[in-house]
Amino acid sequence: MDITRVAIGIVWRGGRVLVGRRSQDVPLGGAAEFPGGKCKPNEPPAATVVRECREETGLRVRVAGKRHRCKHQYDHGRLELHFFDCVIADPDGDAEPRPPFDWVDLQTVADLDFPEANAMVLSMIVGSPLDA
Ligand SMILES: Nc1nc2c([nH]c(=O)n2[C@@H]2O[C@H](COP(=O)(O)OP(=O)(O)OP(=O)(O)O)[C@@H](O)[C@H]2O)c(=O)[nH]1
Repeated sequence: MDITRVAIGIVWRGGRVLVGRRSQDVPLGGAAEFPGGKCKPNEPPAATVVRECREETGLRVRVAGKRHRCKHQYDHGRLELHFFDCVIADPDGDAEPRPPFDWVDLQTVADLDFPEANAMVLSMIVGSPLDA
C-alpha cells in the first residue's frame, strides 16, 4: 500500500512553538497542527519542512535537527512522518506568523487536540525542549 511522506516542523522561539489549526474541510479538520505537509516527489523532508513553513506561516526557518520519525495509519491514508526541530532563520527579523499560526507555550501545547500521530513527539518536546 502507498505511503505518503510528510515533513513537519516544530519551530522554536523563546521556549514556545508555532501551532496552527487545520481548516474544517480537510482530513483531521479542526485539529491543532504544526506547520508541515506532503513531500513532493524526490524532495528531501528537510527541504519540505522549510518550504511548508514558509508557505503556511510566512516565516523563513532553518532545520536545527531531526526530532522523530514514525509511520501512522489514518482513515485517509498511511503516512511516514518526519518531525524536525526548526528555528527562525533570521533571529533578528520579523517572527510574526500568518494566522492561524501563533507562538504557543509548551504547557498549552500539551493540552491541545493534535492528530494521533503527534502523540509521541508531543511528549518528547515537553520532556526535552529545544533551547532556542
Ligand atoms: N501539517 C501537519 N500535518 C500533520 C500533523 N500531524 C499529522 O498527523 N499530520 C498529517 O500529515 C498530513 C499532512 O498533509 P497536509 O494535508 O497538511 O499536506 P499539504 O499541506 O501538503 O496539503 P495539500 O495536499 O492540501 O497540499 C495530513 O494527513 C495530516 O493529518 C501536524 O502536526 N502538522
